Amino acid sequence: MAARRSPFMPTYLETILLSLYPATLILGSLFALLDPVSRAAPYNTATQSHYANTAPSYFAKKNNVFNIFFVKQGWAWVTFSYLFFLFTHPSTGPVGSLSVTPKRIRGLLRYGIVTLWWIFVTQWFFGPAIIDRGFLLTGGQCDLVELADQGKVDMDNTRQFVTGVTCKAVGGKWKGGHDISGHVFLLVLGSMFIFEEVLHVVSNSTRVKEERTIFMSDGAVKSAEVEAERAASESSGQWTLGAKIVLGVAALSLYMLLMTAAYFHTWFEKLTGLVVAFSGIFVVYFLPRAVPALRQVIGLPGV
Ligand SMILES: CCCCCCCCCCCCCCCC(=O)SCCNC(=O)CCNC(=O)[C@H](O)C(C)(C)COP(=O)(O)OP(=O)(O)OC[C@H]1O[C@@H](n2cnc3c(N)ncnc32)[C@H](O)[C@@H]1OP(=O)(O)O
Repeated sequence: MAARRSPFMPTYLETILLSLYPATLILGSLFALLDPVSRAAPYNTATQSHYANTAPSYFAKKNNVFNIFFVKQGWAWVTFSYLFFLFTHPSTGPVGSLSVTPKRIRGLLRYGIVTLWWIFVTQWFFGPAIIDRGFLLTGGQCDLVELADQGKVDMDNTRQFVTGVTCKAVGGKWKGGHDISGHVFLLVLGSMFIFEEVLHVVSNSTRVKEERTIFMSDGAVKSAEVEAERAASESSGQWTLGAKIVLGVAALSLYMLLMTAAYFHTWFEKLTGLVVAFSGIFVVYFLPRAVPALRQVIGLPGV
């Protein structure tokens, strides 16, 4: 009998998904390099974006509606669509009832950890968020020179603006350091979280049989199915409205990732956004396959 795959290794569908992200970033970045319209449009290297009045596409403008109502509120979209999926899918509990089953609790815990990672990286991390701390640690700061020249602000106050948001709010320029792409981070984390949660619906409703492997407490490697309840795996493949909506949110995230890759940020900013997002996904969806104690608390989707 062939040896089982290591629990740390992605399944077939996961491999496709994981490669989709770097492929999207490369495709978008190559488009920016090769598209004559984008090349001809002036680019502001300080803000890593095109100027609104000469932007090469609607999606190259910061105020496009998809950016303002979707990405800038991205976690709210992920939250509501996931909760709707979790509380209406038959594999997690009775349909049409908001009863809190062990599977729903474990789904909420996985969502909670991924959300905590989003909060730490983009909103707050015992003070400034990780993105802002990284920016300051790599030599960045809030540049208030122009405002100081106009006598509107005292340059000695520079250090008090320790987040990109507060700096931009007073009219300063957030420059000099490495700015992990918040858009890439959010779009990858949110959509990969959704795909990991819904993958069992896809694999149980099609012929693509996915085998996630896990380490048992005695060290043996087995299929995750050994811990699944039979009734649950049968209902797992149902395409509910919640499953379609949540996948729609993930699909739009992928499209916005492509637009972000084409019109914003440096290669390195995109790469760090991707790596930081993947690290959160690894802890919630891959580590539990190898650590039975963690698996007992947060579970595996669909099991
Ligand atoms: C066991 C454990 C239990 C744990 C238990 C605890 C659990 C704890 C649960 C609590 C429960 C909470 C529940 C949450 C409930 C909600 O869901 S509230 C959520 C509502 N809020 C959100 O969703 C906010 C989401 N947004 C964000 O996080 C940030 O805005 C983002 C998306 C990361 C982006 O940040 P950003 O500053 O725009 O950064 P970046 O990508 O670097 O972009 C730089 C510039 O390029 C522009 N740009 C980049 N790409 C693009 C593009 N594609 N198009 C246009 N412009 C672009 C940006 O607009 C930006 O321009 P400026 O605005 O600075 O001028």
